[in-house]
Amino acid sequence: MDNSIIRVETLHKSYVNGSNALHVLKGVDLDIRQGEMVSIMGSSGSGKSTLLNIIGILDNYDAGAYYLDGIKIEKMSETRAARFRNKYIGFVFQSFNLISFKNAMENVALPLYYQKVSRKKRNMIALEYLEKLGLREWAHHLPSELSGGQKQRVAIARSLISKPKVILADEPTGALDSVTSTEVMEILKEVNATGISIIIVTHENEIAAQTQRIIRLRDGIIESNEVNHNFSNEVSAGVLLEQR
Ligand SMILES: Nc1ncnc2c1ncn2[C@@H]1O[C@H](COP(=O)(O)OP(=O)(O)OP(=O)(O)O)[C@@H](O)[C@H]1O
Repeated sequence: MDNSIIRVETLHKSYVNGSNALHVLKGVDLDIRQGEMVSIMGSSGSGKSTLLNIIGILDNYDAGAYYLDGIKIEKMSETRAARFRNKYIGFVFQSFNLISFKNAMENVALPLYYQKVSRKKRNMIALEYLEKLGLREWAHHLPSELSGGQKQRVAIARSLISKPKVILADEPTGALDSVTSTEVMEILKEVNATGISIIIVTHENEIAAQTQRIIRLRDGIIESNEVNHNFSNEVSAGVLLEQR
């Protein structure tokens, strides 16, 4: 028994456009343990988002294998994929992906709507998560009334509400200034300290330097996979930790 939450074996993925096929992932092997905080780097077009989409069961692969918590993930119906995503995975995106006409509380509560939790209960739980993220007083504000950092905190609260085992973050600080980026990274480290695995796709060395392992993709294969001995997820606030 190992404690891999994500295991990817000789993964291949091509995009086919008419008679052209673009071979993007060319045999990727990756093993991420429960509780690890990992970054994936690589130049534009190296296949980072493609890999993250497959791990997030947002896309299929062509060959190889992917195991999520020991379960082989293969081509499946959208309903089944959604069930897996709901159970295991939280998503955080560069562009926040909040629904513009729903307030912060409703955005955070959304995953529970899909789990058929009553409105009253899901709003109550959403408020607890907003409280943990320091945003309780912003619960009834629309995304357009929030700063970039606040929007990303709402997105993180939304990603946490279904108690995922893994958070997939695609350039989570890409749209933020450096002070706000630091804040968001502190929160992600705090989330990681509760035992949730985090995979961050980033172009920024300073972001990758704050993760436990740095994986570099190049032309669809893993070029390097280094442990960062300076990694620490011990953060000062400890709000999320206290709640567990
Ligand atoms: N749905 C798609 N259909 C066709 N080609 C695609 C599709 N998605 C991605 N690609 C192509 O696959 C290659 C890898 O894209 P991917 O988005 O995985 O790279 P990336 O490393 O995440 O790049 P970036 O850092 O710019 O986001 C690129 O050449 C891209 O144009």
